[in-house]
Amino acid sequence: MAATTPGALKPLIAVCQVTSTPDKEQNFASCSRLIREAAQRGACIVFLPEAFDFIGSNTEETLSMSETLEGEQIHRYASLARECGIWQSLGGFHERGSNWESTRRIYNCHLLLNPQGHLMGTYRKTHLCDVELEGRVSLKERNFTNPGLEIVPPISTPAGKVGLAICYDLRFPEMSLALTQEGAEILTYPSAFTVTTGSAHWEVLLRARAIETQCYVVAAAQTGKNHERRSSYGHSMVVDPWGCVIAQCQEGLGLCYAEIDLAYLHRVRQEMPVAAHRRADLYGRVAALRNPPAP
Ligand SMILES: O=C(O)CNC(=O)[C@H](CS)NC(=O)CCC(=O)C(=O)O
Repeated sequence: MAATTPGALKPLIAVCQVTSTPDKEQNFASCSRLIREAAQRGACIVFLPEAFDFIGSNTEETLSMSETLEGEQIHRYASLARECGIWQSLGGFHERGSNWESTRRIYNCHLLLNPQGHLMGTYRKTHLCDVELEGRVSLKERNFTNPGLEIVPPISTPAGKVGLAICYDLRFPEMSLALTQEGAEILTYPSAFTVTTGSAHWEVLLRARAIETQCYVVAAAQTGKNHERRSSYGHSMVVDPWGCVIAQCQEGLGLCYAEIDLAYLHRVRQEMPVAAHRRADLYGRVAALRNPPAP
């Protein structure tokens, strides 16, 4: 097993941090520059944040700029994959699904492309972010997004088995446990966290998910001013299965890199086998909790 051979080359991953605006051309220029840089540096997979394609300044603009998976945007990323020979996690594409005509809402879709530009996985965000913190944060994702219907099984990549999630999903440990039970070694949370919630919760949540699941956690993030009324927290990072932050982006646009050491992951799991210690016989009532009635 290559992963356990001492001194074996460990796969390098790259995490992108960008400031998407309503300008799709400019966003593609920024992302493609970072992807090329990651490939040149030898990364086998590059992770882009939620809304890497654009952040609209209002609902109408967001809907009008959305595309299908067969559209121009994804074609360009598929060509880039072939040109650079790199895997891409495109974490949160504004997707017009097959029900666009009837719903006039989109999906927040996380795509995984292989170096041939083939779509190896799609996950549509299941936990939508509808949050109102008076005077500070107002997000109404449900106004323009349909919730995804399922969690998808982790996908094999040269860095390990990748479990797909998006941003606000990070707050639901049930999902990270489900993905881990399905074999995930790397959990991905491409995000566009607000500054208010990010400064309070971001790193704590990412490290908690890594410690609980004993997975690598990869979180590419939006940073800076996306438009007049929206700023993002940044702090893209990689956390190892022991909960240690092993890479983090600086302020502004950029990349950070980490080596994935699956032998280390298996050692952590072997030495502290929390998965085997789980008391599934006790959690039934909690796991089966329904949404409480509205106040
Ligand atoms: O709207 C788009 O174009 C892209 N999507 C987003 O920015 C999403 C939904 S509004 N943002 C979040 O989920 C922030 C979560 C967050 O900040 C938290 O959980 O604290």
